[in-house]
Amino acid sequence: MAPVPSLPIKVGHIDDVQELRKAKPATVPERFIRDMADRPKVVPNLSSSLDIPIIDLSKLMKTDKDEVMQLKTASEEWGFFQVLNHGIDLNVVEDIENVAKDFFMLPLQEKQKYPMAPGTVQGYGQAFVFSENQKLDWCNMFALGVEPPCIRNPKLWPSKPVNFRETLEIYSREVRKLCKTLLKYIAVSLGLKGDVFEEMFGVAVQAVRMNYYPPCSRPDLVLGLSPHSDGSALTVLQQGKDSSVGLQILKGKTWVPVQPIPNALVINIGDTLEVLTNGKYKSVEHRAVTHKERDRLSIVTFYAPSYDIELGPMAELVDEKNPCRYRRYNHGEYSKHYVTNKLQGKRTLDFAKIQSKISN
Ligand SMILES: COC(=O)C(/C=C/C1=C(C)CCCC1(C)C)=C/O[C@H]1C=C(C)C(=O)O1
Ligand SMILES: O=C(O)CCC(=O)C(=O)O
Ligand SMILES: [Fe+2]
Repeated sequence: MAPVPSLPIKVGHIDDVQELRKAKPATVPERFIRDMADRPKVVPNLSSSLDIPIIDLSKLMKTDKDEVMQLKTASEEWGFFQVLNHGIDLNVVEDIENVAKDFFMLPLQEKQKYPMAPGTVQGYGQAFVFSENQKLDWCNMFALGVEPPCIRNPKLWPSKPVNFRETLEIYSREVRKLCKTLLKYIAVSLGLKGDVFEEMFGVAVQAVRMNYYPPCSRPDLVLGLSPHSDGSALTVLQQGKDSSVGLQILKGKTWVPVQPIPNALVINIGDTLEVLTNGKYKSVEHRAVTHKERDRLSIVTFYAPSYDIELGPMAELVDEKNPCRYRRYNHGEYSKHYVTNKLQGKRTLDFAKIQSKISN
């Protein structure tokens, strides 16, 4: 089942943030200004002991016990890690960044040939806007379904830049391999058979979202991307080479910035793995903030099971000490639920939570 909206949605006028930036207003339009409690604190992004864990995939692939243990700790305590030696050719990584940048730098009229219709998630625009009074993110998005072919909308695959389609195909093939490898070691780290997720997922769904955050004159008032957790099983996030720091993850009550590491990819556990592991591995809330002078690009791949599969916590991870925290559901239904609700922290996962007196 493909996730599609069923009701017409009124979202009002959505300004294109790159065009707003070009006009360089000293003030930011009201619709982008966050309520006090949601505004980001602008602090220097210094490296600290709170940096997210780093995993070396080349060590994992030798089933290095320490590295598997690091992966387990990262998935349990952070839900995020950066992966080094990920095996994707650096030219492929560079090429996707270049085509993404080239796409966002096209004239608005060209980009608007691929519009994201209100309430849908593919194309150019702002996703997850469902009402006229909803706050907007300081971000332009371009999102496409990639695999399986039935989720593609070929009309939204741009003809400019000319190498966009081919580059995305190559990149997606490589990222798909990486996701399969990571899922294998995630399974091993849980004491499960390496192929458990691959067997379970069927033909996995893969989508890519390119996020472009222009500089903003008031980074203290706006958000680049609203707090959310990802609906995927795994997410692979590539931060543009010369981008400003912008991704932040919620650790306890603190928003921790993710310092870009050259040639590393950021990986995060999505809601689907949280459910499958009965909450042992966490899908962590994150957001993006903007910068006064610098822009930022991120290229994000969502990797998830086939829409057909039924899922719930795996029996091996449920026992007396760890009672079942999520109900069983169809992943297609969850995808539909995810894409038809605004980004609101971890609230989307309430869909699956078994409400208990002990808070989850
Ligand atoms: C803007 O899009 C998203 O943020 C997004 C959507 C992904 C998708 C497409 C662009 C095409 C159709 C498939 C899919 C819904 C995956 C986020 O994806 C998350 C949400 C779910 C659920 C998921 O699996 O990844
Ligand atoms: O741009 C970023 O770093 C965050 C992107 C993100 O979280 C997403 O696209 O889901
Ligand atoms: Fe995300």
